Amino acid sequence: AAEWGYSPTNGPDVWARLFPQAGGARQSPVDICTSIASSDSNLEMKKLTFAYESQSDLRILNTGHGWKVEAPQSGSRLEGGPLGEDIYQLEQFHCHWGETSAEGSEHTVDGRAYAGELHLVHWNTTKYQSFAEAAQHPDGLAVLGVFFDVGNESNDEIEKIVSTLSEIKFKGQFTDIPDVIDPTTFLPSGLGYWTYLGSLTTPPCNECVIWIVYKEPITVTEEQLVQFRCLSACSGEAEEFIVKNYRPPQPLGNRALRECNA
Ligand SMILES: CN[C@@H]1CN(c2cccc(OC)c2)S(=O)(=O)c2sc(S(N)(=O)=O)cc21
Ligand SMILES: [Zn+2]
Repeated sequence: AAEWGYSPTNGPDVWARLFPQAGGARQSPVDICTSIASSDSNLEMKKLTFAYESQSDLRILNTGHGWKVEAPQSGSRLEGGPLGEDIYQLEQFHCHWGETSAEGSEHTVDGRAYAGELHLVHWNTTKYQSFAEAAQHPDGLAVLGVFFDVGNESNDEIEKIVSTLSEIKFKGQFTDIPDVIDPTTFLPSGLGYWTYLGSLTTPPCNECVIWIVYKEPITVTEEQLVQFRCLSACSGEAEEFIVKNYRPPQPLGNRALRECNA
């Protein structure tokens, strides 16, 4: 099948031709309209809790659509909040960015885009036997979204990612991150979030994701984002830089958008 991407000929506007789910009624991302977010009291009751391990030698790869760190963590647990009684386990994390820092996030807040967005992808190990199986069910995945704001302090954890990007310049290349990575350090200090039922934001756009988007952004530097944009979407010498890899907001429709101010 023709390779999907983010250009006018293979981007979000034409994904539904190749991937029918992309035209569904519970697609992601969405614009988070803060005035309609209902602060759902029982979300406060069932506090969202997470426990991650620190891991070294995690594999990072250039997928052609960005970088992705494979972090299958059988010891990790994400539970509570909107996740009912099920336990979700970290599988991978990656991020989305734009050509300039004026754009780049997938979710927007009252129409405002951030400079990028980190996604920590988890799957429901209570109900399903594998990630691939979980991705076929409406409650199969839980993705934590964290916005990037551009500031003067570089983010040390992101720097561990940036320092490997020169080794995975081309699509298909991968390397191991020598540093110890603790996914907890990617999370903001304020743990308030919005949550709604949505989808993968890339093809095949499966409608299998419980989204949890943190309200507070983390800070990265312009230089760190510049390094992301130096990744190549091609495997060969041709240089087509991955300068943008975000899907624009999709209709929320009649979905509930709930918030929890932790
Ligand atoms: C290409 N899609 C990414 C990789 N994955 C993938 C790859 C192959 C098949 C597949 O079918 C389910 C999923 S994934 O499920 O880890 C995710 S999650 C996600 S996001 N932006 O919504 O957080 C993007 C991708
Ligand atoms: Zn993503």
